[in-house]
Amino acid sequence: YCPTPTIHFKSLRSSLGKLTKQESMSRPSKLVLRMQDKLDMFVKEHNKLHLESRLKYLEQQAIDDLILAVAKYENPVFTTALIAGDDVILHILHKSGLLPKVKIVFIDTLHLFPETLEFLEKVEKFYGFKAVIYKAEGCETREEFDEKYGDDIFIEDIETYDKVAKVEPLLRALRESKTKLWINGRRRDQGFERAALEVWEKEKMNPIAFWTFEDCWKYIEQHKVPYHPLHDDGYPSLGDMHSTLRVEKEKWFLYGMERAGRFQNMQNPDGSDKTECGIHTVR
Ligand SMILES: Nc1ncnc2c1ncn2[C@@H]1O[C@H](COP(=O)(O)OS(=O)(=O)O)[C@@H](OP(=O)(O)O)[C@H]1O
Repeated sequence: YCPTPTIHFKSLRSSLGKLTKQESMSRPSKLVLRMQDKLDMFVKEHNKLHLESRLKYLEQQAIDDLILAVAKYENPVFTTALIAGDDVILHILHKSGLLPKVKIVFIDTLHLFPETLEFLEKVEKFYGFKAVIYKAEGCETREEFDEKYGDDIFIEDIETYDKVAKVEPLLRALRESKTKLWINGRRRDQGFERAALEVWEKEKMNPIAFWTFEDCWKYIEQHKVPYHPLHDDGYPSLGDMHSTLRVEKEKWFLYGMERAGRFQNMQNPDGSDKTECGIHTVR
């Protein structure tokens, strides 16, 4: 969908005009230096065009798949953690007129950054929707959660924490929605666990599976998509306060680094490093 440019030596040479004798005698020749400049300009322009057509193609693919999702499945649900990729999906749902046909679910783990809930209100107003919020069974506030499970359960027993704060509310959300299709924003470039992800999975779909993290940010920039304010504070991904760290900006777009700040110092029961809470494997 985006051809490689062919830069002909002759046309490049002729676009430079005549060189003086002195210029063509100098070492390295002025001709070579000017051709290098011209080539750099061509490459820059080509990259811009390539990115534009790539984003158009990716956007169209996501729209087509979401249209199919809404046509084929009753009560589709989009669960959003309000991170960059999710912002892209919200924007595309809105742009394609599909937003009213999809139930937007947000899980308030009661351990989130306060900015996350403020941002939820902001996007709700911006796009004109209301997310359905789910929390741990029987808990409305952090105090109620701490009383029921202990205030350091996420340190003492991360498996139980994930189950009660994330997995159970998500299962409840899907069950109550009577849905056969769960839309989410997972992508191949988020790490090896997701490297073979497809757009369509059994009862799940990942409309931006083939987008890179950089594509998401270029798209956000190009379409002025609202995004979580803490991304500007150094967090490429956001979840609970206790499992989210900043990552140096230079590393954000390296393979798998988007999630490098998540679940630091947390381990699975088998001793391996924790990189996911398991919320996406509930189905
Ligand atoms: N708080 C909250 N509310 C609603 N939905 C949520 C939430 N956290 C995670 N999710 C959904 O689960 C998808 C996978 O999440 P993750 O494995 O990245 O979660 S976690 O990082 O392990 O916490 C995740 O994928 P994305 O859409 O890419 O965010 C969401 O669809």
